[in-house]
Amino acid sequence: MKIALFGYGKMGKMIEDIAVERGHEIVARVDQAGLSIDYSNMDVAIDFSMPDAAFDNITGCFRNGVPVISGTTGWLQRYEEAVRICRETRSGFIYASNFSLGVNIFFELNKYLAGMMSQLEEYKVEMEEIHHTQKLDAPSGTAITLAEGIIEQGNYKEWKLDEEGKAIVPIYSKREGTVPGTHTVTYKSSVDSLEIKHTAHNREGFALGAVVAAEWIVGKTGVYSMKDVLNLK
Ligand SMILES: NC(=O)C1=CN([C@@H]2O[C@H](COP(=O)(O)OP(=O)(O)OC[C@H]3O[C@@H](n4cnc5c(N)ncnc54)[C@H](OP(=O)(O)O)[C@@H]3O)[C@@H](O)[C@H]2O)C=CC1
Ligand SMILES: O=C(O)C1=N[C@H](C(=O)O)C[C@H](O)C1
Repeated sequence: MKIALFGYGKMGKMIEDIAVERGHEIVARVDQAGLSIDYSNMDVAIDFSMPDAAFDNITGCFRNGVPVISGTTGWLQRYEEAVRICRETRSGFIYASNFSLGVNIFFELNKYLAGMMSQLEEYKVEMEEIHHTQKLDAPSGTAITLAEGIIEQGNYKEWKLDEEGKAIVPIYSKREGTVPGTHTVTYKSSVDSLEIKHTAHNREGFALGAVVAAEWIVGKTGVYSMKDVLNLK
């Protein structure tokens, strides 16, 4: 498979290593806006760039018939617009705030737990995410997906950064050293706490998930999720 990398930083480089190990070829490395890009030779694009670059990278690929896997976070205010352009151009698209197998299982566990806890008024939820100090966005995309999974169970209306309230899922973001990504969801009552946690030990799980998603999307049109790729029920 011929893969184009949009974003050639920490993730782009790790994706390159894993893609090459799996027998793929990297045909483009795009790391700034405004470059002249030859889309004719790409089977699929993988975008791990920057919040203000992702939308143009993704939709540029759609308009040139290239399906996209995007893991860039912090650009989702334009997600629906990207989806519309994907459908209009009959392209293929997967966005995931987190491509690792472990976190995608954690997303499902979180929803299941939130469903049970929604019956118990004595517990109040809160979340914490810890990442490296170079991270541009807060809260993390993963924390937002987790919060949305809790909100869809009905007891909470919105998430907020560093803010508590009856119908609010508070998210506390910490930036420390080189931490690849740690997410904790905690339910507290006056008598105990119940906690689920995912700790990434490095970035390999994210990169492998993105390459597996790229292998999966080639030849398909439409908008999918990692749940489809991993066939999680
Ligand atoms: N979904 C997931 O599983 C994961 C998502 N992420 C997300 O992926 C993104 C990238 O993370 P990471 O690799 O750690 O970040 P880095 O900062 O290491 O890499 C981002 C790269 O994008 C480059 N860039 C700048 N402008 C553009 C542009 N217009 N088009 C393409 N590339 C550009 C930067 O170049 P320069 O430095 O020269 O500006 C940099 O090399 C982040 O949004 C992060 O949150 C990260 C890990 C997992
Ligand atoms: O910026 C990162 O590093 C990461 N970003 C993603 C996020 O915002 O959730 C995924 C992972 O946690 C690493």
